[in-house]
Amino acid sequence: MLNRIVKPSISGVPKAVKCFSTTPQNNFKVAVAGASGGIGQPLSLLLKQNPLVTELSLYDVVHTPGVAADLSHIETPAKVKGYVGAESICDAFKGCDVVVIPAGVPRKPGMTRDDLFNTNASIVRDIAKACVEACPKAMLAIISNPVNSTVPIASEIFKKAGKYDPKRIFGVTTLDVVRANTFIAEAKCLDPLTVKVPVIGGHAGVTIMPLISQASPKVSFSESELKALTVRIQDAGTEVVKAKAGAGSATLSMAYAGARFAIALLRGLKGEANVIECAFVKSDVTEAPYFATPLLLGKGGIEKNLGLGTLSAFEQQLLKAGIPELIASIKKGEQFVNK
Ligand SMILES: NC(=O)c1ccc[n+]([C@@H]2O[C@H](COP(=O)([O-])OP(=O)(O)OC[C@H]3O[C@@H](n4cnc5c(N)ncnc54)[C@H](O)[C@@H]3O)[C@@H](O)[C@H]2O)c1
Ligand SMILES: O=C(O)C[C@H](O)C(=O)O
Repeated sequence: MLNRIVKPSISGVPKAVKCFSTTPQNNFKVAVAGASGGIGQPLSLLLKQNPLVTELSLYDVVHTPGVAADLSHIETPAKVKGYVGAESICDAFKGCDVVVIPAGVPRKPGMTRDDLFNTNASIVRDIAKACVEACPKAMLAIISNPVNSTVPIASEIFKKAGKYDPKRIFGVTTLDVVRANTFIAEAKCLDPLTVKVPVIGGHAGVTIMPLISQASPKVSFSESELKALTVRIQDAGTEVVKAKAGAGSATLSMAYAGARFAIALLRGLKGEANVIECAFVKSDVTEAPYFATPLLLGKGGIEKNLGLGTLSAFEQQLLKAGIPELIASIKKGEQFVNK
């Protein structure tokens, strides 16, 4: 397939300066919705650097022409285009393989993620409606909080339109995994790149359930250390919110985690074997109708839900403690669309 590097249209400068071939399997269009924000900008930068991305569509209600012009000067193949305002949303999403959604407001100190519901629920609903129209087969990677409710919201929008495929809608919980890997590596003096810890459940407080008993390499902690580590992973978002003192929540680590997850989706789409990431998805592994577990990703999105594995007694308690809040947040999202 032909691809073009397009330079900004400055008068007298030829537009297409080089043509080259890419295979269809390495030729993906990705959109970022909320691309001008604290997460959106560094996330877009990371995606621009990935060779699997050949078109990068930046959508926001402000500033995307500037962000797109800036990124378009980077010497990588992805063609970058900015779309600003609701009237351009379908053009932005048309033909997308993956839509990553960090649109919406972040927390300030003292707020819970659920306190963002009133603002972010309608933002995610409207973006999901545009996806139904413009790219119903795209993989959706939802970052906007509260993830435990925004994923059910997007899913209900797809159901209403008769376009729902539960294998293609994901709540991004990768940052919980990234944090668990980092904190455990720090505690055990390990290379963080070698540590892998599944984190299951949801993405808020007690619904975040790290499975340290399943860490690779195997690690052991006393009961009190295990408790302290688990609480730190559960409260890590709040740790950043407090440190930023009113200037928002995690953006750079989230951009890293969001790019890692979006690229995992592309690697799956491309047919790469053994691509595994945790994410919050429609699920029947517990009584909660959505639940994060490790997933095998493939050409159709979720190829296989890898489930809970064997939980320690401590982790069974975490599961018991987190499920009621998770079910309530899911219900709240579903009712928002179906009221
Ligand atoms: N899932 C996670 O692990 C995780 C981690 C960090 C942050 N978050 C969440 O991500 C969201 C974004 O955080 P941020 O720090 O980037 O916030 P931000 O305020 O810096 O950026 C949000 C962007 O969304 C845009 N936006 C607002 N309404 C929009 C709409 N209707 N359509 C498109 N874009 C719209 C804004 O213009 C802004 O550019 C928050 O809800 C935050 O809680 C989730
Ligand atoms: O904590 C937040 O509000 C943002 C995000 O969910 C996080 O975990 O960093």
